[in-house]
Amino acid sequence: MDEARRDRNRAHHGCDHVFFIGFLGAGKTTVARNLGNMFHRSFVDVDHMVERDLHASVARIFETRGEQAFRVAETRSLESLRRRRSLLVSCGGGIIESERNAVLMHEMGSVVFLDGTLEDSLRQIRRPEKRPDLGDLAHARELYAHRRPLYEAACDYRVIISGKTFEQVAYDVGELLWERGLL
Ligand SMILES: Nc1ncnc2c1ncn2[C@@H]1O[C@H](COP(=O)(O)OP(=O)(O)OP(=O)(O)O)[C@@H](O)[C@H]1O
Ligand SMILES: O=C(O)C1=C[C@@H](O)[C@@H](O)[C@H](O)C1
Ligand SMILES: [Mg+2]
Repeated sequence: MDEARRDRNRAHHGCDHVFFIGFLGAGKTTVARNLGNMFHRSFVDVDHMVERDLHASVARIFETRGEQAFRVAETRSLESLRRRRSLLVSCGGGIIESERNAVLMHEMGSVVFLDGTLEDSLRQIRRPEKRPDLGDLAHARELYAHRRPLYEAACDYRVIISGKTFEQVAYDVGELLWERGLL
């Protein structure tokens, strides 16, 4: 085994987090919170970590400092999870825009992709004004088409969310992780 791979495995065993990725509004935050409550596992949300770090809402950070500043803080938040153990981690929809983030997640644990259509996301998002980067429908479609292969490439497991309630998704993900000894 080469050195990089040995290091990756060692870090993975120590951290053991489960990361939830997927398009905006797929239900990452809700599922991590539901599973955390069901299985008594601590959960954190990377968007909330960034908000605490920069003392502003995601929308405000985008507005005043720009997306790049948000992305830098997002990676910093992810890196800080090396010091923690066995968390359920809901990520922002754009976490896979950076290759470094994908590497970090794999070093620290397993990655679950909540896979739905763009329509699933748009239906679920209650307050679109809080999603500054979604834009109009044409932009949302472009973003979705660009990102879907990135989510697929970055994940260890994929769970279809279409046609399911948030509770069903939590149940399906819980079963999958439980069977693999990850919960
Ligand atoms: N049980 C529920 N029933 C119906 N709608 C819900 C439920 N739980 C959450 N929602 C709504 O679904 C939307 C998406 O949920 P959530 O915030 O968990 O998605 P997300 O993938 O974390 O989104 P983001 O990428 O923006 O962080 C939210 O706008 C929320 O208001
Ligand atoms: O899809 C995205 O690029 C984002 C999704 C949100 O969760 C936030 O992380 C932020 O609004 C960026
Ligand atoms: Mg979220």
